[in-house]
Amino acid sequence: MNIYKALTIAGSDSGGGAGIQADLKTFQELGVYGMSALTAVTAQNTLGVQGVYPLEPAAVAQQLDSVGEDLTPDAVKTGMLFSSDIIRTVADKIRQYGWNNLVIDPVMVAKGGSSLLLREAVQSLIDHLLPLALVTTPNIPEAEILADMSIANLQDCEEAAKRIRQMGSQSVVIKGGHGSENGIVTDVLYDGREFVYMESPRIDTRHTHGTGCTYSAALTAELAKGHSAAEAVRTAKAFIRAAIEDGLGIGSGHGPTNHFAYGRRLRAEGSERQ
Ligand SMILES: Nc1ncnc2c1ncn2[C@@H]1O[C@H](COP(=O)(O)OP(=O)(O)O)[C@@H](O)[C@H]1O
Ligand SMILES: Cc1ncc(COP(=O)(O)O)c(N)n1
Repeated sequence: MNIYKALTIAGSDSGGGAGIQADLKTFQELGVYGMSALTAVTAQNTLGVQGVYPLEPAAVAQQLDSVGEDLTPDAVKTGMLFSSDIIRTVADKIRQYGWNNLVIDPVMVAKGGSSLLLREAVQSLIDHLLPLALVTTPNIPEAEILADMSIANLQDCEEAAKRIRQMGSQSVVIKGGHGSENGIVTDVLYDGREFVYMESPRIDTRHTHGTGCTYSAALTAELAKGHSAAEAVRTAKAFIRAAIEDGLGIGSGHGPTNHFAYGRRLRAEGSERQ
């Protein structure tokens, strides 16, 4: 049996809805063996972020060496990286181990407003990490910062995607969760040749904590299995749509998505057909 393996380089969310925890749950649900290198520990729940404790860059490097020298991930993703020092360390190790199947989720701010990336680190992300990416997955506010422009409609999304691609990422997906056009959420994929729009109805819920992490982890899992970026973004969209639609309703603030939902639906469809 061939085991596909994916590595997430990200922060820990004690509440379990975002960060490393969302990534590992998503890898598991999609049948991919998950590995992790922590960049920071956050004290966090559905009400917000109560504390952020970045790790020493040497601790991040050592985790990456432990994985890189032994386990050979089929795909890698980054999430919360917090500082320029951590970004440079991560970029060096990604180059050293030749991890080309790389998804960069340029996490900057948690939904409640707490900063997960120091302002001074944005340029390091652009200079050191984006040139290594197979796919970069900003949400609209992150795309505005990276592309240095405001985004009000899908034409602006296309322009921002072009600018971010010029920074070296082979493909860019601008996730549409923060936009709003007639009740439709549109993610825009640009691979340098064409724009692909992935639309779904906007689900009216406050339980969207960790949507971006979960989406980019699903994308990474599908890349690990050998699917193309165009195929992987479709599965990722279906995964996050099910996870938001079947929200768990836990916690008294912005609750997590349902990482079980996509797999449960597939299994239910399979048993109906039998
Ligand atoms: N309310 C919603 N209804 C349907 N899809 C959503 C909703 N919010 C986010 N999504 C989807 O979740 C994924 C993550 O998007 P987004 O929330 O913009 O990222 P982030 O968590 O990084 O801010 C995208 O595929 C987006 O289309
Ligand atoms: C450790 C960590 N990483 C990433 C996010 C972003 O998730 P979201 O923007 O969906 O709340 C988060 N809240 N915590």
